[in-house]
Amino acid sequence: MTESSTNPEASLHLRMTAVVMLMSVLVVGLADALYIASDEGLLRSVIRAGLWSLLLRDALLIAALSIGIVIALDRMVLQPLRRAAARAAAFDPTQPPLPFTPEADGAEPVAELQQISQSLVRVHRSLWQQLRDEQDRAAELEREITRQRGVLLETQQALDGKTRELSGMSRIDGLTGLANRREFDEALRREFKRTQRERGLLALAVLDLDHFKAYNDHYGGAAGDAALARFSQLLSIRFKRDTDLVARLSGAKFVALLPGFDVGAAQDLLEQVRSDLQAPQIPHEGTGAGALTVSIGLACYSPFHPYLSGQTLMEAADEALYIAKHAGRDRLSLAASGGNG
Ligand SMILES: Nc1nc2c(ncn2[C@@H]2O[C@H](COP(=O)(O)OP(=O)(O)OP(=O)(O)O)[C@@H](O)[C@H]2O)c(=O)[nH]1
Repeated sequence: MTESSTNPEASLHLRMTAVVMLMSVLVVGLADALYIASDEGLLRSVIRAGLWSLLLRDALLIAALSIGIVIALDRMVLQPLRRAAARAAAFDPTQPPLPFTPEADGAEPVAELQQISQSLVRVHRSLWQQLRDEQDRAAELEREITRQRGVLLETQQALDGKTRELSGMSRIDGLTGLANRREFDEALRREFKRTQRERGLLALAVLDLDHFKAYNDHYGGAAGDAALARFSQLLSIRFKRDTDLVARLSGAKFVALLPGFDVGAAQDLLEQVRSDLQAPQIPHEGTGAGALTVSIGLACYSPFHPYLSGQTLMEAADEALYIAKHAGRDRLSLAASGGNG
């Protein structure tokens, strides 16, 4: 690889000089030929003086002409072109633009190149301004997002608080309108303590509709819902004292908490509920009775048959219900005795 091929600037100069020299040779040669041919006397004197002196003079003329043209072209075109190219190469819209400055060496650039350089500076300035505007907008958006995130977080926390509050407040069973398990658990604790303290009576009955799955399967879920609501009404009609509490525990399982009831009174009332169903209040073709029936487990607290806690009273009623179910359903079963014997 030659030096000129590795140095593009030198190669350009070399080629430019060659072209200029070739053109000069052509121009000077043509001018000489025309000049000599126009005058026969001149032609003779040239032949006399010898061709060599003419060629020497032409060579000197060509060399001087070529050097002059190359220097002029380099200063007027090549150098400004190189500076414009360097500016274009260094063009970076993410960096602030530098003001347009004429060349420090006082060289007079070609007007078109000067215009290109000025246009480049203008484009740079405009792009730089757009970039600054976009950056400002992005920063503003980021601040807005941070603010909105804060608002969202606060809303979420408020919502969580409300949800907790609401679930704490929810004490009603949505389907039947009766008290739910949470309300019943609190009432049982409260009433049991009061009964213990006052050495009073407290009856607790657990009621479970029989074969309710079959009822659902036969009549459908909506009819099942309606049956649960109807049974709830029957319970509310029978247990209507201020102190009575009827709740839905789950599925088809209900509970009645009856302060002041002894075994006999509770039993009578619960048997009425059972016969209400047999009326039939809620027909059920799938059973022998032709209606929905209920099994009941009853446990009663009294000073003579005390239980240790509301929970043990509940367990006793549950156990009695289990016995009623296994004894054939549609019946009431009484818990054997108090929890502490
Ligand atoms: N329609 C309706 N069905 C419910 C609801 N909640 C629970 N169930 C259904 O009630 C049925 C309760 O069945 P279980 O008490 O387990 O059994 P069962 O068929 O009643 O039989 P036994 O209790 O042994 O007599 C299940 O099939 C539940 O899917 C409800 O809100 N609506």
